[in-house]
Amino acid sequence: MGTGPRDGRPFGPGLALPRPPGPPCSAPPSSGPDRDAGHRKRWREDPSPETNRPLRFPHNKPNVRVFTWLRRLFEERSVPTPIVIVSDALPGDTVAPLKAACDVRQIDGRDRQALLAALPEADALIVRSGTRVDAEVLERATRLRVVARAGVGLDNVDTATARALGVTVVNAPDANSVSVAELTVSLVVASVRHLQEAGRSLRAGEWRRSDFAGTELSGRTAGIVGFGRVGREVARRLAAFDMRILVHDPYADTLADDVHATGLDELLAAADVVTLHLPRTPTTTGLIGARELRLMKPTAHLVNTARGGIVDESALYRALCAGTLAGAALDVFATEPPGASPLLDLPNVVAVPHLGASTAEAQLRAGHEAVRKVLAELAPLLAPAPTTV
Ligand SMILES: NC(=O)c1ccc[n+]([C@@H]2O[C@H](COP(=O)([O-])OP(=O)(O)OC[C@H]3O[C@@H](n4cnc5c(N)ncnc54)[C@H](O)[C@@H]3O)[C@@H](O)[C@H]2O)c1
Ligand SMILES: O=C(O)CC[C@@H](O)C(=O)O
Repeated sequence: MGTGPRDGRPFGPGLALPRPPGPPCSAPPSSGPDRDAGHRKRWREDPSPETNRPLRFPHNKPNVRVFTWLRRLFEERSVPTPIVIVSDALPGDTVAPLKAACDVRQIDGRDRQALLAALPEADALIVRSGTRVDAEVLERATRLRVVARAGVGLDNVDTATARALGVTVVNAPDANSVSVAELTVSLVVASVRHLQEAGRSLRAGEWRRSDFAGTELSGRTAGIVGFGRVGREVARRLAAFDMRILVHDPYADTLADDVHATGLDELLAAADVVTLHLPRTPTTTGLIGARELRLMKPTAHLVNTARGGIVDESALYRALCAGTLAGAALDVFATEPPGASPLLDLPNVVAVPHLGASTAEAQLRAGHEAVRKVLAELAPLLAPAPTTV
């Protein structure tokens, strides 16, 4: 009989189960009678298909019929059903396969007490950006096998503590790149054409056309900081506006055609639009501070759809007020929600509430990927253990 990873509770007896109905579920080899052995040694944020395919689903979607069958079977035989906490909103369609296999408990992860109360029983936790998965949360969750981030950024997950505790962390790295890139381009246009302030003014009964004259993008220079999945999508779209593309990414091994690599300072000095697409880490926090903003042209615009905290918001406010920077467009903030941030009062700031990934397509992709990876991680609890002779 296996025991729970840290609380010593049993997960249930090893069972020899008949094959499930239908073809699509291929379970991984069982770890033997102790079904937990070694599970906490595994670590991967973005597992390759070669190393992460304990379960296969048609079209990457978990198969509801197979998991419903497994769940019924385990209930009949008194095997505890794995408990999955979903602490940020996911599209209903994406959670359905999980409900078929597991006991899914939906809570509001921003409610700290509810989160801490739910965790001791959890085998898996699925979050978006609203839930802070810090050391306290991870230590409370003594049965936890996997944290799944239905999105890209892992800055709300204490990955070091998770690794130390043997909790697997997975994310959905490709799910929302296009959506974020499309929002980024929208924000670039909104900033150089003053769309948000012009709309506000119109709704207030004004008709100030000459106040909102903008600039064309064609022939100007875009500076992309961080040339990963989103940065590359943004580059293609801004190139379609006939912009020259400069890129700064010290770790990118390949660049695209018509993209010019440069140092950060050179990029800041040359670009008419600077757009950020790098993760927030201890190294990148405050990367764009007063010095960097001073390097930018007074006619330039700064767009941040990456993470708040990469830009020093006080320095940005001062630059925008002083007119040493023409405009900024922000999807992300150092603290979310940003409350009464003075940046929100400035007419040359376009601001939206972290909408980069908020499209139907991105949410479905991220939800399906998170659920698929959670089911794969929970496979030892769902799959049959071998009979011992
Ligand atoms: N607004 C949203 O809703 C939203 C959605 C998805 C992602 N994001 C954010 O966007 C970021 C980028 O996403 P992605 O999918 O392109 O990630 P990615 O990992 O594919 O690309 C990030 C790139 O940043 C580069 N980088 C790291 N440190 C750097 C530095 N100091 N200077 C320049 N480049 C640096 C990396 O080399 C990498 O190429 C994520 O980390 C996340 O925080 C936001
Ligand atoms: O959960 C969200 O909608 C935001 C996701 C986004 O910031 C990400 O990093 O994927």
